[in-house]
Amino acid sequence: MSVDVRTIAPSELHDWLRAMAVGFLGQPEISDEETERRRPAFDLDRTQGAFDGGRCVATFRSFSQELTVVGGAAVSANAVTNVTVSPSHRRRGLLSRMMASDLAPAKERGDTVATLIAAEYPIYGRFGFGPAASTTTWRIDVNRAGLNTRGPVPADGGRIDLVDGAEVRKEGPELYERVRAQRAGFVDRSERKWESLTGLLRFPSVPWTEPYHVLYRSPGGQVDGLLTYTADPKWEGMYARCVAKVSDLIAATPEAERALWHYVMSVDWIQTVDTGMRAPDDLVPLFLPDPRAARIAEHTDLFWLRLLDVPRALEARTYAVPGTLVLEVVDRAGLAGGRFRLEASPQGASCAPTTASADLTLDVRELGALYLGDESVARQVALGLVEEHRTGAAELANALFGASRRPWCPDIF
Ligand SMILES: CC(=O)SCCNC(=O)CCNC(=O)[C@H](O)C(C)(C)COP(=O)(O)OP(=O)(O)OC[C@H]1O[C@@H](n2cnc3c(N)ncnc32)[C@H](O)[C@@H]1OP(=O)(O)O
Repeated sequence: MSVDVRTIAPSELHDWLRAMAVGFLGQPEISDEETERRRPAFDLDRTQGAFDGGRCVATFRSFSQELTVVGGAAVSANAVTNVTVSPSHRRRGLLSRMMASDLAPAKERGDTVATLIAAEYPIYGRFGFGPAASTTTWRIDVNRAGLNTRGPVPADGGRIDLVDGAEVRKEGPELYERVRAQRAGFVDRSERKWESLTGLLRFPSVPWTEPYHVLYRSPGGQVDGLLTYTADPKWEGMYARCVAKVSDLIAATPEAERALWHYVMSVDWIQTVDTGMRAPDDLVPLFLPDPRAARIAEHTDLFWLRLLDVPRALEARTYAVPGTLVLEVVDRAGLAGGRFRLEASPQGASCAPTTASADLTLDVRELGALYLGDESVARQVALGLVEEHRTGAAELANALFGASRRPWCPDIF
């Protein structure tokens, strides 16, 4: 019997959620209450399932997202999520079918890029996605850091307040909007996201630990930073070995960032701070008198991006230097390929199809990896992933696509 891939009806959401739980090795018993709590997040026109004899065996959905690009503008993204194929039906092309059925309408809608958080590296390159922003987690030995924990925190005249979830939902969104315009890779946060970060929106199948929330206010009284962490109260006899795990730290200024890191490292009994997944160029190690106290626990690709509209994407971002490049973009899915002339400058860029000879040839996947400034064209050329037709073109592309700070997506979606 053939497997039917299609969008789901409202009555099929419960079975679809069960199938997703199976694919993610989760708890497959989903209550009706959970189904109804999850329902508002779903656009059923963009929610696909694969059905074999009436049983849902694969899941896939997308939603509209805004992605900040280099220079601070936001582009429309087709965010892909909840991708699973039941173990009984893997490697039969179900993901490939669902991906094709999702990306074609996204292109038609006019989305500039598609985005996702990749569970595993080898899955998405074949669909034209490239690893566009990575993440680093540090474990900080607080005793070694050399901070003066007896001084006032923060030291700059600002103030720190422990607050509840309601206050985070009130103050967090405006702060986040300011922060997301500052860094390529940030995506918009919905009201539901804030509700779920603060525990107002919970699901029976997902365990919840109430975290501590902290706001930093500048000396002028502006909320410039938010920290969320949990504490693991470990003791060895009478020796505290407690660990603070940061799940969110966003800051609009370096002063707020420094104050919040210093705060969490000054909490009595906390011996270790697990930073959670941060930008790879995060300032946190350098806020410490001894940066070696912050050891990298993990560094990994996380946020993947696929261009759907090359001219619109390349015109949306800024470039550090002026320059002109002709790019031959290969896209075997037939969505975004072609030859394009990019005329870039710090003031803005234009990009349009051209018949001029190409300076560089690259797959749309490699352009996805370059787009937010986290990959080097020189590396791609060395790996044989980019072909250089004019001497100096790769160097120019490096200078053009590079960014002053590395991109970072703080959210899992
Ligand atoms: C955005 C997110 O939601 S990320 C979460 C992704 N989901 C998971 O990791 C959950 C567990 N895994 C799964 O559910 C499935 O294995 C999936 C969704 C990753 C893949 O689904 P499938 O239907 O098996 O993929 P499909 O058959 O279309 O594979 C297409 C190609 O990708 C390859 N491929 C797919 N998944 C993987 C993988 N995890 N590792 C290596 N290769 C893979 C296949 O071998 C196949 O290659 P081929 O064309 O050369 O034969």
